[in-house]
Amino acid sequence: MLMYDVIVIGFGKAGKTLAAKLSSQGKKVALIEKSKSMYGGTCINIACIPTKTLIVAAEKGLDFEQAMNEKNAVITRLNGKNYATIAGTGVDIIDATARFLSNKVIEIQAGDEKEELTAETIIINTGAVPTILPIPGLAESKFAVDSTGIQRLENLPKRLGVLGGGPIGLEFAHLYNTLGSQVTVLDASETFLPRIEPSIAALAKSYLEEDGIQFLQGVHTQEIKDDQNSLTVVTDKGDFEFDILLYATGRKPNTAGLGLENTDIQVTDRGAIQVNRHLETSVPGVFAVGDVNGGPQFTYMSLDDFRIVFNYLTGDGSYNLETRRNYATTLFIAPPLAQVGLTEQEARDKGLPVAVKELPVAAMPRGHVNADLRGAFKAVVNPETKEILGATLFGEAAGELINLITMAMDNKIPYTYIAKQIFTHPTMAENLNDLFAI
Ligand SMILES: Cc1cc2nc3c(=O)[nH]c(=O)nc-3n(C[C@H](O)[C@H](O)[C@H](O)COP(=O)(O)OP(=O)(O)OC[C@H]3O[C@@H](n4cnc5c(N)ncnc54)[C@H](O)[C@@H]3O)c2cc1C
Ligand SMILES: NC(=O)c1ccc[n+]([C@@H]2O[C@H](COP(=O)([O-])OP(=O)(O)OC[C@H]3O[C@@H](n4cnc5c(N)ncnc54)[C@H](O)[C@@H]3O)[C@@H](O)[C@H]2O)c1
Repeated sequence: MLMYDVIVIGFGKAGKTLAAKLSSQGKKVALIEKSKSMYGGTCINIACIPTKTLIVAAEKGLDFEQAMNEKNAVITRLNGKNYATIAGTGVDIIDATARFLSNKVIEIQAGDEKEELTAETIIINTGAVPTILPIPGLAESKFAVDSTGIQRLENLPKRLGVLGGGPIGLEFAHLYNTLGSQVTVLDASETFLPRIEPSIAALAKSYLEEDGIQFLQGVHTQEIKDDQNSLTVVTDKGDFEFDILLYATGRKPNTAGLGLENTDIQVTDRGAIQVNRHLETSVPGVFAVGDVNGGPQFTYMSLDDFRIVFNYLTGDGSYNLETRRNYATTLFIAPPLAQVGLTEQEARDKGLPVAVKELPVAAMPRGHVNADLRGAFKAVVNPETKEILGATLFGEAAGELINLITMAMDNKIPYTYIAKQIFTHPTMAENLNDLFAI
């Protein structure tokens, strides 16, 4: 049995950061990753980085093949860099699949070879996998792909169907529409982007439609039927024929094959590994970080999970899920759509005093400089305490600017300060003066 101080299962954001930090503090650390093509984790290889590289390439006017080549070059570079950086801190990177034999014993398997490892501290960072809904014909279809499959297509589909109107569905809809596919989004939700400010969600939908994407909301898919070179999606709103169908109906914590049944680690009703506020599982010394613990599925939340576990293992545990503050989201369509905190309705539902302001990008000097007048910013504030309750930014640079607002919210900077802050000109940021002049 190989003895370690710390074993990390999975090369995700939290796991690799913990591995590197603890190793550089003198701990003997093993990081087990089942696939060399996943060094650096999901984000680097099959998620955030390749998808945003593809979107930027398509928006620059590159064609399908050029965009794919650009994406492949970026992931090859970052995959290698991730391996070298983590290995350089002294972590033993083990190419194998891990599973628990008991609370603190891990079996690793590579081909026919098996070995056992043990450590007092074990970090589970195995991510999430696409949900395959039990729609007859979906799992068997030759033309239905998930978010990884659609990044590996060899040809641009003429007609792309997208099942699901969440971030994965919408970002790929925008990408493939920009590359030249005819895109149709079939979303089960009656409401487009139900968690976004309704006025801004409506604007976003109208732009995507102007760009040529077709949307059907409240669709119930009954069956997928493969034809010779295409597939038909049978729904309660009619039949749709596509060359390729992307299914993007959510991602579930990846616990299959981990051998949790051999341990006392508890799993929630929704299949996530149950954790306390320090992200420790029901087995002391075993932690679950990133998508596998059922928290918000973003790379930056996995990084924040690292901060929580690191603070618990090496500090006083004062930073934990209960002291975590605000986090924003950005949907990478054109223009990008970013949100933090509460929407107007959510703030009213909480019974808070509410004042709001909405500012169109057409009223922003930088919008004219950019020759892109699409979008609007909306702020929700408490006029009594002067706190910012939430903001939705839809426009160029929204994904950057939202982080300023998160910083203000975390530090309780009153919106009246931002209304008078000195900003550089002409920038998108300067419009926060007007936005917060409420
Ligand atoms: C298409 C797409 C686009 C996205 N875009 C964004 C975005 O723009 N911004 C953002 O913040 N988030 C985005 N996300 C979400 C983000 O990718 C995830 O939240 C994040 O990568 C989760 O990281 P993690 O730390 O949970 O682990 P992961 O990075 O998922 O790592 C888990 C690792 O564990 C390995 N593994 C699994 N089981 C085993 C085992 N038994 N033994 C050994 N190794 C194992 C896997 O191979 C994998 O490398 C996107 C997701 C997708 C799918
Ligand atoms: N820019 C980003 O930060 C980014 C980008 C991509 C993914 N992500 C992360 O990945 C997660 C997973 O993304 P996702 O889009 O797969 O999941 P999601 O859960 O966010 O959205 C799923 C969508 O599928 C729809 N749906 C459910 N069942 C359906 C059915 N039977 N037919 C048609 N539609 C159906 C839902 O209405 C919803 O619109 C996100 O929640 C996010 O955390 C983040």
